[in-house]
Amino acid sequence: MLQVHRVSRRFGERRALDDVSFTVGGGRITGFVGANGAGKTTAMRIILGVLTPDSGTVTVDGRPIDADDRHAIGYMPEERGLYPKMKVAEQVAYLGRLHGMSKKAAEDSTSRLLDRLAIAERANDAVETLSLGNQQRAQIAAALVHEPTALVLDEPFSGLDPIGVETVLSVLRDAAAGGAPVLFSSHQLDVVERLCDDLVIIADGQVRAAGSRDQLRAEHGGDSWQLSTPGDLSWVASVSGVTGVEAAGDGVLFHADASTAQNVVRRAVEAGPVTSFGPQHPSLAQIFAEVVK
Ligand SMILES: Nc1ncnc2c1ncn2[C@@H]1O[C@H](COP(=O)(O)OP(=O)(O)OP(=O)(O)O)[C@@H](O)[C@H]1O
Repeated sequence: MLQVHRVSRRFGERRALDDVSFTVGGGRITGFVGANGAGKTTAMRIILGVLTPDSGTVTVDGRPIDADDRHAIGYMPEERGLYPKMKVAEQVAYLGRLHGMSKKAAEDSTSRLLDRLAIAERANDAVETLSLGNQQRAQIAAALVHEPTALVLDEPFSGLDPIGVETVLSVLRDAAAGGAPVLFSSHQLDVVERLCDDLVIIADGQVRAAGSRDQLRAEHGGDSWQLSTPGDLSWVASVSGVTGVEAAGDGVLFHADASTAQNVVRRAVEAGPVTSFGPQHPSLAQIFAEVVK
């Protein structure tokens, strides 16, 4: 488990991080979401020790993170670090060796990853000859080659086509399934929503919401409900306490407190069969808009 505890960092007058705390649980994928300049890269650099915080701590399993822990993290920095002229496989294996792997282990891990990331046929090509999306896949291989104990990835999905997103996603899921804490930043809220177990939403250097995806969706659901019946539902808008009625599929969405919603369902059941009813959970984009405003 990686834990960022009360971390603050200024650059001159600008407060990039202000008392930021969050946890990246072992075996869980945590999405780090925020607008440009919100502080994601700064937080990741502090975890990796590339930057020092003005105050606050980073811990691993409850003790202060040290150089060995950091060495074992798979890090994909914002500034991508592969040598453009070097061959993909050579470079990935070289990075594995820098992490102390034997030649054979580094080469085996490289070929496994290039295979998984569907760039094996480019293994002997120079990085600069790959498309941006394939260079991105090579970057993922570089971050994972040494079988890291934790992953910290700055925008790993940027520049990937939908197949690339799925491919990288499944590699990250496997890493998490092996018990590693996985933290990644992204602007692609739909990807984050699908991939993450947990979320940290940051704005202006402050954590605005954090927790499991399901918990955040439940907390920010407000009092929205979805009701579907084969019959007419135009009466719902006239029920006292019901607001914001909109048509949705073969039913309606509406706002109401829980007891009013129960009254609506009772009335719907009296009028005929109800095909579905339940709380309407907001999308991550809606939660994001709500917490950063
Ligand atoms: N080395 C630096 N010197 C001065 N200001 C910096 C430095 N690094 C970051 N900042 C400032 O700190 C704030 C947070 O930046 P950071 O790069 O952490 O945001 P981010 O959430 O990663 O943004 P993006 O999504 O655009 O990558 C920004 O206002 C940025 O301009």
